[in-house]
Amino acid sequence: MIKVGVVGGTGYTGVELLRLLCRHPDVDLVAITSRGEAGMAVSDIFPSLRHRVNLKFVAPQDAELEKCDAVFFATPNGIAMKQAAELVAAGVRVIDLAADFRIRDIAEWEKWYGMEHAAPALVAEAVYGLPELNREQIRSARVLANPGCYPTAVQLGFLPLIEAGLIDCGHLIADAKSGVSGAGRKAEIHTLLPEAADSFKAYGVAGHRHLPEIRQGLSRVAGKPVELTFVPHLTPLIRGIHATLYGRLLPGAGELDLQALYEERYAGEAFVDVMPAGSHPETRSVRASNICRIAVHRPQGGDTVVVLSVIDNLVKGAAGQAVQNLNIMFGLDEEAGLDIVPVSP
Ligand SMILES: NC(=O)C1=CN([C@@H]2O[C@H](COP(=O)(O)OP(=O)(O)OC[C@H]3O[C@@H](n4cnc5c(N)ncnc54)[C@H](OP(=O)(O)O)[C@@H]3O)[C@@H](O)[C@H]2O)C=CC1
Ligand SMILES: CC(=O)N[C@@H](CCC(=O)OP(=O)(O)O)C(=O)O
Repeated sequence: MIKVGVVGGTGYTGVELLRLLCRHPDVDLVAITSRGEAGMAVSDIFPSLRHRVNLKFVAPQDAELEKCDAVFFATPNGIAMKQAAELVAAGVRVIDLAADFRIRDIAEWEKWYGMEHAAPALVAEAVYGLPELNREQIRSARVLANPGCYPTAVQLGFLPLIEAGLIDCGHLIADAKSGVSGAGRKAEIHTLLPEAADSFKAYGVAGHRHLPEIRQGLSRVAGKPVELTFVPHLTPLIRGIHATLYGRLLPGAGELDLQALYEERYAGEAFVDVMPAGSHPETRSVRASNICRIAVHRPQGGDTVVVLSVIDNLVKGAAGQAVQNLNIMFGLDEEAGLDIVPVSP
């Protein structure tokens, strides 16, 4: 059994990790941290985990994380980077759900995240954990940068077109909507029910911190800098991301069968479902599951391609993808603990 610790077990992605890991056949949960709830039984705070997780929260400094085989950080940005080096030196493999190890250019990271990076050397060796792109490197990762939620939906949607060199990489557009759980469990005015319900708004149009992450990933695939307009929106959903992606086909590319391109690219991928031609995937169809559902369209047969990509931000956009990465890192069945039928309605 793989001994696993979770730092930040009271947050939305943390409790989602607990939901997935408590029924994982190869995982033994040994430490779950909280600063505020230390000493409390996990199932007293989260009755959904009664008879599944029989641990108490411990304070991060008392968690003996160095005794784990793997530690997930489900913490705000800037926490894992301070503790990862010590854990790695003790032979622990670190999976960070935050953004500390996602951006290779340290100056760029510091600009977007507004703090000094504490572990640049680990950024250089960290592996970006998008399995459908980086599976081989993930296997041996000591530090795993779990992708952001929007970047997962956007990159999976654009990948086949960019890998095949079919679209103009100078003018990509990602129009993405997220449920409110994307903002985390901490108290903030804009996530209060009366503020977020029955309303809909864009934010971060001038620049969102997921922009450099998406640009970095897609540029690597394209082999040249990619220009992207990324506009996130807050929707009155609890879970879910719906990304509508636009690209202009290059001359001659219109002859190709884009549906076949997508189906072939993701054939054999357990967690990417290319829907039948003409589909409109809905966030509900992936709720609580690790699946990304994608549909590719060419409206009126023109040269604009529209890709629809939906995920659950807390699962394929965070905790589920992190468990998928754990499975790959430890040579387990990639689907272990992740065989979940989406909840509907
Ligand atoms: N929500 C989402 O959809 C997604 C989130 N992410 C990323 O995952 C990370 C966690 O997000 P989310 O679960 O939403 O956040 P939450 O705000 O819901 O939870 C944060 C957790 O971190 C703990 N924590 C806060 N500060 C510290 C600290 N200094 N030391 C140790 N633990 C700390 C908190 O617990 P306590 O205060 O009890 O110690 C809490 O359990 C973030 O980096 C986020 O950006 C990534 C993809 C999607
Ligand atoms: C709705 C909402 O607020 N979403 C968050 C993004 C989700 C997130 O937690 O960001 P990471 O994936 O980088 O960790 C935001 O826009 O800041």
